[in-house]
Amino acid sequence: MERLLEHAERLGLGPWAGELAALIARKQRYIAGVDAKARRYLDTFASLPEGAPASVELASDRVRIGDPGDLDPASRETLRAALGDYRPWRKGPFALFGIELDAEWDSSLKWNRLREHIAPLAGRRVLDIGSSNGYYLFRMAAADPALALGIEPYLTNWFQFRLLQHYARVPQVYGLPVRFEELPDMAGYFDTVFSMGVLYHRRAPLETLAAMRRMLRRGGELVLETLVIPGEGELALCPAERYAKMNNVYFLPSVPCLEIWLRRAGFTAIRCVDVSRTTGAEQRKTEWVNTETLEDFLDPRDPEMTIEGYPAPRRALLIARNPG
Ligand SMILES: Nc1ncnc2c1ncn2[C@@H]1O[C@H](C[S@+](CC[C@H]([NH3+])C(=O)[O-])CC(=O)[O-])[C@@H](O)[C@H]1O
Repeated sequence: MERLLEHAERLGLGPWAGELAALIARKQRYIAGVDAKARRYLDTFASLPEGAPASVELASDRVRIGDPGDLDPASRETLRAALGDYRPWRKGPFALFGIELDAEWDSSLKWNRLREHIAPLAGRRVLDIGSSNGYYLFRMAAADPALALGIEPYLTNWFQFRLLQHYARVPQVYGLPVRFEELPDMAGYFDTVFSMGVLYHRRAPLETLAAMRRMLRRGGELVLETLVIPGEGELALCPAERYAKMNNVYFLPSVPCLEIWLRRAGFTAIRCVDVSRTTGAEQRKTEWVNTETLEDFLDPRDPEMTIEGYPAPRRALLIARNPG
């Protein structure tokens, strides 16, 4: 976290450095003091073995940090226990000093669906909202952005990121354990904003889209991925209680409805580049996941429906521009 402030000048964060410093100090106090799970995570972090990877490979589907030979066997076992303490691993896959972390989601599939469609990230300032353990931040870093900043409020995910970056030390990559709403108003700062898997968690999606647009410079790009419903009607589903057992899902639009939301939030050049049904190849249980997964969320008699009777998860990927 502090690294971001150390580099504030180079990163052009000057106008927001004070607010970011206050936010970071607040989060540090919270993590160290209030939250029992976070204190355990801190203890686990302190137990991590020393080690420096001889090489890091960010451009492959499995992000590889070091090789088995970079760490002695006893240290590898200590590391494996730490990784176990930080379960569930939702996003991946990673290989950390030869330990293969097959996460619940094979996130390479989404990255490969979008990579050809986005503006090249070289030299850009990128914000990833809901960055989880940073899988996409690491993949972005392979394209040499000026900055890849992830924000992820859920501490288990953020500690996973912290652990991975502790070893990977990718210079452009930073992560803060904060919600989007907590970030200072960094109007016009970012060249690309990623919002993947987050919009359906928002109660006021149009306002969230407008807030994302504010963060973009004129001509900047939004990469939006969210759950959608099938059909051409300009309609959105609002689940009565839960959707796929999640109690924090508010709106699932059709693709035409999502395009209208983007237009009404001020975006132009709106393109839907992919719609995919989520399958068991993309989201499944692995040894690093100690919770339910996709197959538990679907109707056992009809996999086209969720357990609540809604259309099964499908996700659309849209790209849009901030005209300024
Ligand atoms: N207000 C918020 N601000 C920032 N993050 C949030 C907020 N609310 C929830 N999150 C975080 O957004 C992430 C949503 S997962 C997508 C991960 C990745 N992007 C992916 O596309 O695989 C959902 C999925 O599995 O698709 C979680 O890590 C939340 O903690």
